Amino acid sequence: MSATILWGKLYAEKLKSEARAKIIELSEKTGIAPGLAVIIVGGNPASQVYVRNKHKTCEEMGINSQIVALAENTGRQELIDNIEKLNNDKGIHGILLQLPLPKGLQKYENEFLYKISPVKDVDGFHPINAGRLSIGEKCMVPCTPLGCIKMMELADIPIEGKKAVIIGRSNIVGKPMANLLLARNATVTVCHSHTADLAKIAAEADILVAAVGRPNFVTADMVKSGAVVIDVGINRIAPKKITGDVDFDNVKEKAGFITPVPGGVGLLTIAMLMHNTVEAAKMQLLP
Ligand SMILES: Nc1nc(=O)c2c([nH]1)NC[C@@H]1CN(c3ccc(C(=O)N[C@@H](CCC(=O)O)C(=O)O)cc3)C=[N+]21
Ligand SMILES: [Mg+2]
Repeated sequence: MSATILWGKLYAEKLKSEARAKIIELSEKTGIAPGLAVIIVGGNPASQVYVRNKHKTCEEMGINSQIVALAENTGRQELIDNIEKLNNDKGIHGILLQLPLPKGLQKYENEFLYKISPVKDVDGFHPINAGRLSIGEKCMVPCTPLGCIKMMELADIPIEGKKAVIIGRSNIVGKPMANLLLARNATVTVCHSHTADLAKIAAEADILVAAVGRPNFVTADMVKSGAVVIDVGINRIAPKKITGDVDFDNVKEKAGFITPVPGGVGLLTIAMLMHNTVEAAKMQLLP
């Protein structure tokens, strides 16, 4: 039997309309709209598309969007100054530093990310937010893993007691995903490049999350019949064509649920950025 395809658009629309309702409520209470600043350094074409999409979505939502476009050769201190200016800007409630940074700045990436005020950290990358997530405290949660969880919840996919296997241990996806699944009482295994018998472990998963960054990494033999397969991969195979980490055509014949790429969890990522921006604004504006 063929898997149910979890189309992101449907879920993203629902989550954006929830955020929109909160924006209306906030503006009735305070007269203020949430503000999101996205900093983009240099001319990475994929980043430019993402930033434009975020800006468009903000406009649809009634979020004030400010794009701070800095030159490829921006210096370390200049970027820090820009972050600090936004930290102190009362009209800005969320700050996102678009990654990847240009080569010359990459070695300072964590320094920049940690300069963003934790209350404005809509990516959830600040150690305060990562730490709070790991101990189950209220915090800003990274948008991609949060979107995956919201999608499963909206699709009525049970998590409690399930075996979840995550392939990938990044701070952006793998680790926060593990914490979110653990908090929902899944039994979580995190696999990575040093994992022995990865295919065997993956094949035991009720919920399999692929966040590897390699096209067709997850093949049908690595998937249990009826499993939920969440594909977080974004692999650019042509200037305007992306594909995930899962061999979709074959895996969809075996899985119970599967997310496509494009059209899957990527759309939820943007919806969750809107959600986090609204939550950040509420934290900063409401007593
Ligand atoms: N500080 C930071 N935070 C991020 O959250 C962040 C980032 N940097 N750098 C790049 C990645 C990537 N990312 C995506 C957002 C939306 C889609 C998305 O909307 N995807 C659609 C369309 C994709 C397409 O066709 O190109 C889809 O999957 O259907 C994908 C990927 C956020 N990122
Ligand atoms: Mg394929």
